[in-house]
Amino acid sequence: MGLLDEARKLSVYTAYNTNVDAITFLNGEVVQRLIDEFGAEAVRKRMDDYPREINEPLDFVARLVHALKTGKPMAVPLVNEELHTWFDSHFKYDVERMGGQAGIIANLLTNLDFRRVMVYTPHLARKQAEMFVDKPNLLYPVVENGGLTFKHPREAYREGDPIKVNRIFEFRAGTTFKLGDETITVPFSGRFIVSARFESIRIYTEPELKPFLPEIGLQVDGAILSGYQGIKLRYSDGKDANHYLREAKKDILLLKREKDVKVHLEFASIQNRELRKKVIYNLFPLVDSVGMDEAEIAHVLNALGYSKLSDRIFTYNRIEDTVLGGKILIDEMNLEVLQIHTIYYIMYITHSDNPLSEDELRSSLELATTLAAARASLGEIRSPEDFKVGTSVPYNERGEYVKLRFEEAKRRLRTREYKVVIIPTRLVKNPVSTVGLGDTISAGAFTSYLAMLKKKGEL
Ligand SMILES: Nc1ncnc2c1ncn2[C@@H]1O[C@H](COP(=O)(O)OP(=O)(O)O)[C@@H](O)[C@H]1O
Ligand SMILES: O=P(O)(O)OC[C@H]1O[C@](O)(CO)[C@@H](O)[C@@H]1O
Ligand SMILES: [Mg+2]
Repeated sequence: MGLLDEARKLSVYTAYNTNVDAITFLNGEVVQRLIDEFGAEAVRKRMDDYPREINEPLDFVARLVHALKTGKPMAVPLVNEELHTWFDSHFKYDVERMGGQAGIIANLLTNLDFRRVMVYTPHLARKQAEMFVDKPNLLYPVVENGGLTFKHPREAYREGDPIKVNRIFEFRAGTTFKLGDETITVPFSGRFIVSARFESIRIYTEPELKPFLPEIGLQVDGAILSGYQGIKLRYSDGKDANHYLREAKKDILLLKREKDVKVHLEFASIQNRELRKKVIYNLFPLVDSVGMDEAEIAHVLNALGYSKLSDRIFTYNRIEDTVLGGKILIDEMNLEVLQIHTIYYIMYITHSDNPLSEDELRSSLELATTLAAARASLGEIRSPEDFKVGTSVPYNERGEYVKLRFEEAKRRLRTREYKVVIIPTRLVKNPVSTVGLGDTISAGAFTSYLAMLKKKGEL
């Protein structure tokens, strides 16, 4: 508990994306009905087309079946607003919850009693504001009488702001259904996200707040930024991805202007390769830390041109390939630390001159997986005491295998210029839900990483 106590003394800024997660728990019958509605042949053909955004229901069914078949966590943009009625007519939502990396991480750190958690999101409708936990250490920056002040998000909402609803389809290992004469069994539990990508939702810091980012940077120990995957290549008002990425770069430089505050970028899947490349090349070189899951690192490497390595990681998820890919990423993007989370293990890669020892890095990962296991067990972390629930979740059954494969990989790969640390995950057999577990891992990892840097006078 010591390290979590250290981390909780920190103040953190997190931005940009929040949304309402409308969660449906899938079972075989529901999936079968979807396939039968369109016919297996049509579904299979659309799967081969591999639509990168959802324009019509068949795009959704095809990408969902593909995700279920691989058991990989996926997110696909929904670009046709009319489909809300189709989704509402086909699914009932078991639960509506805070969504978006910034929203999930803000609530998590607030519930862990971090000293101060500042959350900024450009759209703050009343319904969204009320999904933030009602605690005094959660602050939303507002500009009043030309000065920066803070309010609880529930006091700062704006009537008329758009509400963004993402549909989350939780799936569980073992679910079976038939695609024509093929019987499919879902290999791993996870989630499929239908991400609303509508004109009205933008990722930016509102102009009146922007000049105060250096002041915010001075007041926090670290910043966790995410949501860039929600930027569209172009908008009907003439703005485009380059406009928003130029502004996003300015935000990071403004946060760092008065103090080199550490910035973590939580990555999420970006289907469009052009946008994925823009986000990587524009933002990764400006941040200190990046977090992503095993599907996302494969897509990132693909965007960087390492298609064979990317395919190997996506297909086999072998540790030495992930380590190799991580080394490339940390080198080419000049990151201080890269954290990869996968179903069976989580990993840090840093340069060998990182101030933290491998043991310290390992303790940060241990805190991260324990936090995720607590959230997977409870559905939500409501207090620091909930952390203990995670400590009673056993490591996954491949834990020893993971360690063995890691030792082999270290011998095979030149890792002298790096610190590479891997630990098996504490995996909850029947998680309440899996959406947001990667956000939880990254928030736990990054804040405990900062706490140890601070203790060493390196922050
Ligand atoms: N049942 C589970 N119990 C504990 N940890 C889990 C479980 N399922 C997934 N995880 C962890 O959560 C991570 C999911 O990360 P990610 O796909 O980024 O989720 P999200 O983006 O929704 O937060 C996995 O890589 C794994 O480390
Ligand atoms: O990419 P978007 O639309 O911001 O959505 C982010 C999605 O990722 C999550 O934050 C999980 O990481 C979900 O809660 C949310 O639906
Ligand atoms: Mg994630």
